[in-house]
Amino acid sequence: MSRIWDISQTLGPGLPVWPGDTAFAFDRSWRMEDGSPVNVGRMTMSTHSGTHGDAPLHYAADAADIASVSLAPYLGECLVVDARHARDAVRVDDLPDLGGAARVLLRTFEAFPHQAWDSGFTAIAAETIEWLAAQGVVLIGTDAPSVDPQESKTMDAHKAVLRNDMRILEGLVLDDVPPGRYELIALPLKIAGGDAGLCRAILRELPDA
Ligand SMILES: Nc1ccccc1C(=O)C[C@H](N)C(=O)O
Ligand SMILES: [Zn+2]
Ligand SMILES: [Zn+2]
Repeated sequence: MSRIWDISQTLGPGLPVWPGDTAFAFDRSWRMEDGSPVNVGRMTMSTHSGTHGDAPLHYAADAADIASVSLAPYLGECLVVDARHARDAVRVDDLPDLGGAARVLLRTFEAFPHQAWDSGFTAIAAETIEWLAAQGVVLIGTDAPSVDPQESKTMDAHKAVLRNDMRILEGLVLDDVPPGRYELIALPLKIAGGDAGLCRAILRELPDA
């Protein structure tokens, strides 16, 4: 049985969310202890909380929602890169030879901030996105909550992703994943009109590993 790494955040009370965004909430609307034959929960959350995939609609008003995008970018071989040495943003010089990888996942946190929001996260420079696209990368993933800096108004990295029709995963948890090649499985929820989709993201050992 090939090894699996769960690279998803756990959704629960106190989940750190983008400043000012919707807090995560979960409760039970049907309870067995109240005589219901089943327990049924309900959730309130931002589309960009936890581990998620951005839809082009998030950064382009007339672009595809998450229910419309192809699933192909979210499934397949990927390269996990340790980019913890990067400073404010990941630059091309921070990256190793990609060996032709079509999906690149960047670890920027020393330890993923599960308990508190970290505004000082490492973004990805727009030039790096352009370089990755030129290398044939179709999906860029990061453990950061955004590919742009928190205070960005120009969204340069997201616009570079749009120009190159790439896909984005944000909020990955890569602390326990050694750099290297894996199979990525991270399918965003099919939300009509969704600007992002929550993912249960995993990595699976490649057969020839
Ligand atoms: N919740 C937000 C509210 C307002 C502005 C940004 C966010 C984000 O979460 C960033 C997003 N994940 C992004 O794709 O960059
Ligand atoms: Zn997002
Ligand atoms: Zn984003």
